[in-house]
Order: sequence, then C-alpha cells, then structure tokens
Amino acid sequence: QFQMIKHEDLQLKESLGQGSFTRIFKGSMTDIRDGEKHVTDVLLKLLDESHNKCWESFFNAASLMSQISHKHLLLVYGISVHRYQNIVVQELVKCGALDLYLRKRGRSVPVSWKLDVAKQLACVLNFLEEKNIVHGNICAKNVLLAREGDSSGTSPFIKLSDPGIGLTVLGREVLLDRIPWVAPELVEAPESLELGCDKWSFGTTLWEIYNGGKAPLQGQDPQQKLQFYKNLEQLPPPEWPELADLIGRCMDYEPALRPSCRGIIRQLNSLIASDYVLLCDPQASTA
Ligand SMILES: N#Cc1ccc(Nc2nc(N)cc(-n3ccc(CO)n3)n2)cc1
Repeated sequence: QFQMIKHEDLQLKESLGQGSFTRIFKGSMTDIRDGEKHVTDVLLKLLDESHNKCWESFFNAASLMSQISHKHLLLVYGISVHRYQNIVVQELVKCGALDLYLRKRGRSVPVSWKLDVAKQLACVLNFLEEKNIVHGNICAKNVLLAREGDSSGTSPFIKLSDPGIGLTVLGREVLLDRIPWVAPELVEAPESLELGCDKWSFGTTLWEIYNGGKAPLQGQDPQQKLQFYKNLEQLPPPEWPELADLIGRCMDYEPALRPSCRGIIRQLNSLIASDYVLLCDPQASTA
C-alpha cells in the first residue's frame, strides 16, 4: 500500500531536527512522469540506523496516514529502503510545525486563530474516531501549518502528521518523557492505547496552543513527570474558565469521562463565539 521511492530519486537538504529515534530533513524527490522530470519538495524522516529494529512500527505509522485521506491529514508519498537507511517521504508543509511557529510568533497570535487551529485538530480527530483509528501521538509538534492565515482574515490551515514509532516499541524512558501528552493509563500499560488517549493528548495540545507553544512540565525529569501523574495533578489552568473546563475534561484521569470529539467541537464552537474572544482580539469583532 506504499509507493517505493528509489534512494537515488531523493536529495537530503537541511536538517529540521529529530523525533523519537528519527531525524527529519527538508529534501526533494525527483520522478519522471509522462516523460517529464518533476522535482517535488518533501520532508524526509530517517529512522536512526541504531533503531532499525523499529522499522515495522516506523512504517506502520506512515502507512496509517496513507490508507486514509482527509484534508487535515499529512500526505505520505512513500517509503525508501536502501541498505540500512529507512526513510518515510511525506509532503513538505509550508510553515512547519505548530509548536515552533507559536514559540516564534509569541504573544502576537490572536486567541481566535488558536481556537480555529484547535477546532481543525478536533475535526480530524473526529474523522479518525469515526473510523475507530487511534493516532497515539497528538501534540503541537505533530500539527503542521500548511497556511499561516493573516490579520486580513484568511484563516490558518493545519495538517496532522503521522504518530511515528509506537509507544510499546519506544520503551519506558520515552513514554515517561512524553508526560503530560501521553494518557496516564498508558504509563503502566502502553499497549492499552485507545481512542480516549487521543482525547487526553488533545487537552495537552490545546494547553500548548493557548500558551503560545510553551511545553508543559518543561525541564522536569521522567521521575518528576511520573510523580505528576501519581499525584493526579492537572496543568496550570488558563485564566479563561470555559477553556480551563474543556482542557480539564479532556485531561480527566478517568478515560470514560473524557468528552467525545463531537462534544469537544461543540465546546470549541461556544468558546469561538464567546465574548472573551471579542475582548482578547479586538480585531476579531470586525470579522
Ligand atoms: N523554515 C522552515 C520550515 C520547516 C519545516 C517545514 N515543513 C515541514 N513539513 C513537514 N511535513 C514536517 C515538518 N516538521 C518540522 C518539524 C517537525 C517535527 O515534528 N516536522 N516541517 C517548512 C518550513
């Protein structure tokens, strides 16, 4: 179900950082179609050669994205396997990862923009929930910005990236480091990944988006993060009570009590229409 891309048709360009046991690069892919040479900008995800044992989970994550299509799901062009180099080739999204974008733009991002992005993420999660597909790694780093939107009113447009290598393969150290995105019930049973886990991660991602891309529990070591869950703690709530309520309901330690995606979308719609947005984004009142 994947297109196999020849190694010689790929060019690696600048590094964009790394994921869990992976490194990502900008690049280009050349292919000859109907006698013409086409060069496409791509994002190349390389599996660290020291973790080639994870190749199955690495490719399964990418194939999850290539078996279903949705406007807010990242396009995977295919994979390339050459000697010991396993590569996933995905579309290069214009404005990069949401966490970096928010940290760069700081306070200048309107609340209405943030809620619009959150709603798009809730919609693609709803699409996956209706197909009973669990993503397993919802976070601002995996939300990519295809269109920035601007003050003149064009809205932002996001694409959700693949979940990457699964938690059961990554090991406990990586799992603990992903607190508070990883749902608490997974800490002792990583294989019990369920739809409810994506709701918890959505809550954490909503917190990240509202707080300008700030990483929650940043700098805490795995043991401190584990203690955060053992004490049933919550992230510092935003000063907006209705938003704090939504984040708190998504991040309920009891998975069955977390809202459905439709419930999340309903509550986001009422936040979008609320006076708080008008007060915070004076320019929103003209929209
Ligand atoms: N300057 C600049 C610039 C950087 C990246 C893109 N595009 C892009 N496309 C993807 N498919 C994935 C990513 N990622 C970036 C970090 C991660 C890790 O989560 N992914 N970036 C476009 C411009």
